[in-house]
Amino acid sequence: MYPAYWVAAVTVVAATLRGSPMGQPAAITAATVLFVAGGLPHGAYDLALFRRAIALDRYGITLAASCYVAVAALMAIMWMIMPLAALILFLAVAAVHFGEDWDMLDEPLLRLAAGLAVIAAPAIGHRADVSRLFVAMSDGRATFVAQIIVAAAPVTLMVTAVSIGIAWRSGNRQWASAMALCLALLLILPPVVGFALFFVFLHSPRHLSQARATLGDMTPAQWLSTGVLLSGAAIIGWWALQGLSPAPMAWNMTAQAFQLLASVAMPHFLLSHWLAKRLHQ
Ligand SMILES: CC1=C(/C=C/C(C)=C/C=C/C(C)=C/C=O)C(C)(C)CCC1
Ligand SMILES: [Fe+2]
Repeated sequence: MYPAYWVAAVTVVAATLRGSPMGQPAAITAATVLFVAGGLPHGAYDLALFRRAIALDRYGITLAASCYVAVAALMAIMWMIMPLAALILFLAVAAVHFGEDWDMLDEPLLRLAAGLAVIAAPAIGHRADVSRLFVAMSDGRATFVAQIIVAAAPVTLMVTAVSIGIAWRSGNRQWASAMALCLALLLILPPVVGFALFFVFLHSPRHLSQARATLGDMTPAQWLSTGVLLSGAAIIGWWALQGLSPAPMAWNMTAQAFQLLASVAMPHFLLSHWLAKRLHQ
């Protein structure tokens, strides 16, 4: 499992040891492009999965797709008119959603801590960078959000160390060791690089392999075009909404990429949460 993750992790560790400037703008831009191109498509199959879960007619699927787009658009508008609330909502949803990767943990609080650890590790390892990104996505009050996460980080990470032990002993050794290394790298590497590694090589592949298994009757061409077209539509939709905004945001590519991700993450979270619950019934 996760062979690409190990290759990617070894590559960034080797690059760091060789003294490659991973915190430079070029590396951050590359990591941003990577997490958008490699991470965004994992939500592209949500509606196809939904259609599979409850047999929908044409009308039903149009309605579901409209709701999906509406929730994402509401979140995008929220970034424009109440960015602090949007940031807090985004981080809370992300912690729950990343916690769902830990399905071997029975205790919801342990899953939540493990999801939060992905945010807490870069926040405590690179306080200034994370704070600056939060402010770029929101406003000056976001430094306070970063401070709260830093304060919660030690407990979050210690609890997650215990969860890694539980995962290991329950036979999920690949996941336990992959996450142990990933959290260490999230602490050490520049935040966007560490996040890209987690998001593209650990979180997304879990969704993608589950989706591929469920949607086995899609041809490779259908599968690829769904991923490319819907991800592209999300990026274009984001740009279009930006253009309509009365007060356009300052241009910070990484901050905008996270805001786009957050916008599509809302319906993605609601749908995948619902699907996972249905599956475990
Ligand atoms: C903004 C930001 C961070 C948080 C990113 C999050 C929370 C992403 C969530 C994505 C989701 C929920 C995708 C769904 O599939 C980090 C990593 C602390 C690094 C600094 C900047
Ligand atoms: Fe996801």
